[in-house]
Amino acid sequence: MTYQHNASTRPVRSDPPWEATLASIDGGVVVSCQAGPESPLNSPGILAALAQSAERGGAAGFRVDGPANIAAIRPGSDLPIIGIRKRHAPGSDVYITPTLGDAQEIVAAGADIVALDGTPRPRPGGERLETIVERIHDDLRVPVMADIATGDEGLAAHDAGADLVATTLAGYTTPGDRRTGPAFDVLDRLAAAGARCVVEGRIWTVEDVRRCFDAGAYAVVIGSAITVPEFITRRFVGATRRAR
Ligand SMILES: CC(=O)N[C@H](C=O)[C@@H](O)[C@H](O)[C@H](O)COP(=O)(O)O
Repeated sequence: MTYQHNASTRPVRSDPPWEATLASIDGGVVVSCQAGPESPLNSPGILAALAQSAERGGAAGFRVDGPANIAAIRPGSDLPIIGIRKRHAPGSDVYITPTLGDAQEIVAAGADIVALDGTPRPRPGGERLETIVERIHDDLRVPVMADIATGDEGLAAHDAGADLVATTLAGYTTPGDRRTGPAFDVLDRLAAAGARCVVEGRIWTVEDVRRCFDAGAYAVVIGSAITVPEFITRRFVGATRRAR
């Protein structure tokens, strides 16, 4: 069933103190500085160097996984850090900042924005998205970016009070939802509803970025195409005769 968007359920906050933080990524390229557990780049110092390089290139902010990496990047930059904590909790498929406790840890480490799973999938401990968003606002005093997979999920997260909705999980939660590029369809739906939509996932070209902003994206987040040399190399190698 299609989600019935009902903006009147969205908590009303007049001029929240974090509007300046959100404004600083408005129209910008946020660079995701992450490295998987097996990556040779998986070290706080290396990720901090990647972030500083991205700032020199004009990044509007960073997306960073884990308190140690956030704490390593924080002293070297005043740009906003969108913090996440990837963690597989038993009995739940939710793995991007699954609990309020995870959000508290990444804000304590220096994150300016909390990104979390904004899908309706059951969360560990039975926590609810709208409650976590409310506590992050009231207790931690930072804005929330909800990572979602579909337009319906984005609208529901927006109505639950998320300040930003991001297409991060499009193509990753449903086996049949195979995607090769950015989730422009999700962006179109969320932008039309007046949500601040961040396009994240599979952005590889400047044309992708232009198309996002032409369609009303609030910001874009780019990871692999900037900070994962392994994938960048593989893409070029894939175009050689040797790769055939
Ligand atoms: C699905 C999921 O867990 N995405 C993660 C979210 O933090 C990261 O692994 C991605 O690299 C990030 O979203 C940026 O996307 P891309 O690397 O495609 O530019």
